[in-house]
Amino acid sequence: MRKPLVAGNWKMHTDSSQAQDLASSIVSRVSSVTDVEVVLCPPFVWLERVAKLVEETGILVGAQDTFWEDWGAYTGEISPLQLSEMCSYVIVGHSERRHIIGETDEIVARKARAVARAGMVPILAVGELEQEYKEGISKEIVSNQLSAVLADGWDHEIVIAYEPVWAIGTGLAASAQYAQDMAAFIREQLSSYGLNQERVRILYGGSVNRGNFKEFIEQKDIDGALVGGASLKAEEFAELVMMASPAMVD
Ligand SMILES: O=C(CO)COP(=O)(O)O
Repeated sequence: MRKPLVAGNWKMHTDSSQAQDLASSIVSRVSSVTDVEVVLCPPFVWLERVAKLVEETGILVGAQDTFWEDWGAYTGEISPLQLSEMCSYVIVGHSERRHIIGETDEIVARKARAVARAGMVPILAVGELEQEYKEGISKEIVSNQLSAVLADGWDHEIVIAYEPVWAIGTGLAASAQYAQDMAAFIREQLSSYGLNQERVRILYGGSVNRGNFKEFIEQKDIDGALVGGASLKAEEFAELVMMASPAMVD
């Protein structure tokens, strides 16, 4: 069985004391839950602080991005090897990086490979824009985004986060049925690249909150969530973790 995973993407939020308070509050609420993998992805500058706070709690830390080279003259960039001292996961290909910063599929693929090479697990974010959704080409878009990373062969652990861009930060989550349909499609694609698709965890992301998460986590092919806004509220984030826990649902 795939272990559920609930990851909080804090994006560019929190000052140092907010980051400290948020992480401590999450630790006190969820460290007794052992059947859900909980991953906190704070901004780079608070990674070390959050990593210390969650030490020995079972909660893991992830970065929101990385550079693709290990070392060198790359002013302002952060190496996957530097991150690997404190992170277990790295988000790559988030839509805000694809569409605001202009990252291409090729860049995302390099980053994913660099994360795996450094011994961490990429959380590969994929998803279509609103216009693409309206045109009915969501599967084609997601298939291209997956292919860029996986088509040359992939033999590391990977997590896929399906985040339709139109659902991110809008309060308008996809329907659970639509998300399940896309997750099932992603699983099919994974198997076409020779991955043991039964093992790969697929998360849904986009306006997940305490009111809608239960429906998502009940879907056969959805193993958790990549949470933005609701991950900044310790109480709500902890509730999401509880909802994902098989022991607490039984
Ligand atoms: O982008 C997201 C997580 O990476 C989702 O953000 P929201 O949960 O705020 O919609």
